[in-house]
Order: sequence, then structure tokens, then C-alpha cells
Amino acid sequence: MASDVILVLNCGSSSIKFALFDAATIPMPRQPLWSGKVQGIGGPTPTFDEAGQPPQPITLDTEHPNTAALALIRERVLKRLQGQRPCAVAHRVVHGGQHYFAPTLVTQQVIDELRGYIPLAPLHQPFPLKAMSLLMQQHPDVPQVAVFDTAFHRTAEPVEQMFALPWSAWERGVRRYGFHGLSYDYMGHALPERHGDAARGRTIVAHLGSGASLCAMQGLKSVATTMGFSALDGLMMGTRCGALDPGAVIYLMQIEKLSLDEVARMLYQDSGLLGVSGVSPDPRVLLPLEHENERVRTALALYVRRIVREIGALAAVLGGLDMLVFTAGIGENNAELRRRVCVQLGWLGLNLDQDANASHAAVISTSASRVLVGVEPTNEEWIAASQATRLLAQG
Ligand SMILES: Nc1ncnc2c1ncn2[C@@H]1O[C@H](COP(=O)(O)OP(=O)(O)O)[C@@H](O)[C@H]1O
Ligand SMILES: CC(=O)OP(=O)(O)O
Ligand SMILES: [Mg+2]
Repeated sequence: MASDVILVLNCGSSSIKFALFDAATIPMPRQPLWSGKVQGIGGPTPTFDEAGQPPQPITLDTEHPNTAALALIRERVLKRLQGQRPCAVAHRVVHGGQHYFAPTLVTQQVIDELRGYIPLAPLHQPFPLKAMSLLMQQHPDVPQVAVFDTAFHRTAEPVEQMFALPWSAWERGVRRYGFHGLSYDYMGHALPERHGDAARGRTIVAHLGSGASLCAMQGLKSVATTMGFSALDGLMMGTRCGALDPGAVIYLMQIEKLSLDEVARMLYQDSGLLGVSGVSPDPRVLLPLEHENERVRTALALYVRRIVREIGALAAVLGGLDMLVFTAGIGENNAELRRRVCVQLGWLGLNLDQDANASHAAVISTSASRVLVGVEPTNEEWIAASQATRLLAQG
């Protein structure tokens, strides 16, 4: 292991990813010295996946599975480092609210302020903050940096950030922030390298993981995105509902008398693919069951339809579409769902190469397709490590 390593922690809703980079050489190479993830957190079969090794089934405390996953990662990272400590830790923080966009050195005050955004991203925000507090106690001299998922979308015009609420709501920070910014930032590096200047045109990136969103990019900058004030908006997700008529929330509370906590649980944890199918949030589990189970069939149809609708909306904002790129757990690995989305987008002049799609190739459209369709593995950890290193180098 290199003498100075930077540790990245990426707390997603169903996974915690970690990576060690050589601090002396970052920003190259982009691939970490060592990486892995705890996957399936909160589900029946969590695993510890170390890069290049088969997944190891693990058991996590059912009450606090994310905390247990963090403890396991700490143990494995320390073992790997053989007692050496990282020279810095970078944390992906999903919500930076109105004030935090730039990479920020973690202090107790920063942790306290970021706690205020837990209600806006309850499946994500608590866990990097927990990791920061623990590391601050155990290794107070190791600098920690928070990097924000919301930052990339600051380039979107006010008309894309604003909700049609009274003006004062905008002033109070009730606005569309957008998320998955580290992933879209990475696409801003990877896509022009892979596809040349074509990537600088009208591009939509579909980040389809447990959480899911789309980003319309022009000139590699965010123009519009589907997630909003919280990580609930936009596409249907594993357990989250995506865009919803707010009148339904009022009805559930006023007429059906659900409490605030019950509604929050329904929208964040009991909806999406899991809620509609009643079976699982994971398309890998659902696809083989759809022929025998109508709810599973409906869940998958709704999942695909929501993506198609939103791609149509973002293509309208961009005034057309040159490139569509799939990324994240489902976007990178699920050829059947990519196929279904692309079939419904045929009207855009989009033509899929079935063999290239089946093998998850970097370009999965035919040469006759008017829209280039790509698959690009994301690397949020490299963006986090690079941003943190840049901040620390400024002293
Ligand atoms: N090898 C794979 N084949 C098919 N689907 C996969 C594979 N790996 C991950 N996924 C899908 O990716 C999803 C998790 O995506 P990920 O981007 O890791 O989510 P998050 O960051 O929100 O935890 C899972 O629901 C699973 O369906
Ligand atoms: C913001 C969000 O939903 O992140 P993830 O997809 O990693 O859960
Ligand atoms: Mg993720």
C-alpha cells in the first residue's frame, strides 16, 4: 500500500462504497488502490464485495444496518492498511442545503449544520455524519472533507431550480437542488474522453441505482435534473416513489390520518419497485417473476415508463437529444431494462444494438441511430478523492 492514502466513503441508500487512493498521485490513476462495498443494506441478503473477489454474505444488525456496515468497513480498511492511517478521508454528503456546495473541511460545526438536512435525505445524510463523528473521536488528526452531491447542479438556471410556490419559499431555500452530482461530474470527465466533442452536445445521463435520477447536460454542465428538494423527486426508485402529486400527501394525512412519520416511511422506504411489486426493490429479483406476478409486471412497467416520460421532458428542455448514457448499478448492469427504455424512445430516432447492449458495451446504439446510446461506469469515489485533495492542497 502507498505511504499516503486517502479513504473515500460513499454512503448510498442501499450500499456503502469505499475506496483507497494514492494521495501522492491523485488525480491519476482514476482506479483506486483498493475498493469495495457493502451492498443490499436493509435487505435480506447483504454482502461485502471487495473489488475482484466474489461477494461475501454478511449479517448486519437489523435495527441499525448502516451503522453496522460502517463498523465492518472500518475493520476491513484498518486490516488492509495494517495499522497505517489514511492521510485524509473524503465523504460523499448527499445534501448541502443552501450553504454547502464547495468541498468543505469537516469540523464539529459543519457536522451540526449538515445534521439539519437529515429530514431532506433520511436514507443518506445520517451515515456520513456518523462516520465523521466517529473518525473525529478516534483519529482527530486525520483531516476529513465533505463533498456534495448537490454541487454539480448549481449551473442550472433559476427556472429549473424554482418551484411554483410563493416567492418566499425560494428565498428560504425550498428549491430543486438535485443529487447524484458526483456521478454526473464524473461523466463530465469520462464522456468527452470516450466520445469526443459529441458529449458536449445535448446529453442525458440516466443514473439508475437504488436511488435514480436523470441529468440533462449541455457543454458537460447540468441544465436540468429530475431530483428536487429532497432525494424523493423524479424517477421511481427501489423504495422511493419519485414524483408525486402533493395532494396525495395531504389526503393521506388529512383523510387517512397517517402521521408525518408514517407518510415519510411510506414515501422513502415502502414505495417504488418494492411498494408496487410487494416483492423486492431489486430488478434482478423482479424480472424473472414478472410472467407469473401481475404486480411485479406493473412495477417494472411503471419504472420504465417514468424514465421514458422524464427523458422526453428533459429532451424538450435541451431542444433535442444527441446522447443518452446509462450509469450506476442498474444503468450499468441491467441490459433488459435499458432495452425497454430504448424501445419506448424509438421516436427520438434511437436505435439499439441488441448484442452491444447485452454485453454492456460502451456504445449500445447502432451506427444508424440518431442518438448515441452509451453505458459508462460511474466513479463517484474518484471525484470525491480529487475534490478533497484539491481542497487540502490549498492549505
Ligand atoms: N451486477 C449487477 N447486475 C444487475 N443489477 C445490478 C448489479 N449490481 C448492482 N445492480 C443493481 O444496482 C442497484 C444498486 O445500485 P447502486 O448504484 O449501487 O445503488 P446505491 O448507490 O443507491 O446504493 C441494485 O438495485 C441492483 O439492482
Ligand atoms: C441521492 C441518492 O439517491 O443516492 P443513491 O442513489 O446513492 O442512494
Ligand atoms: Mg449511489
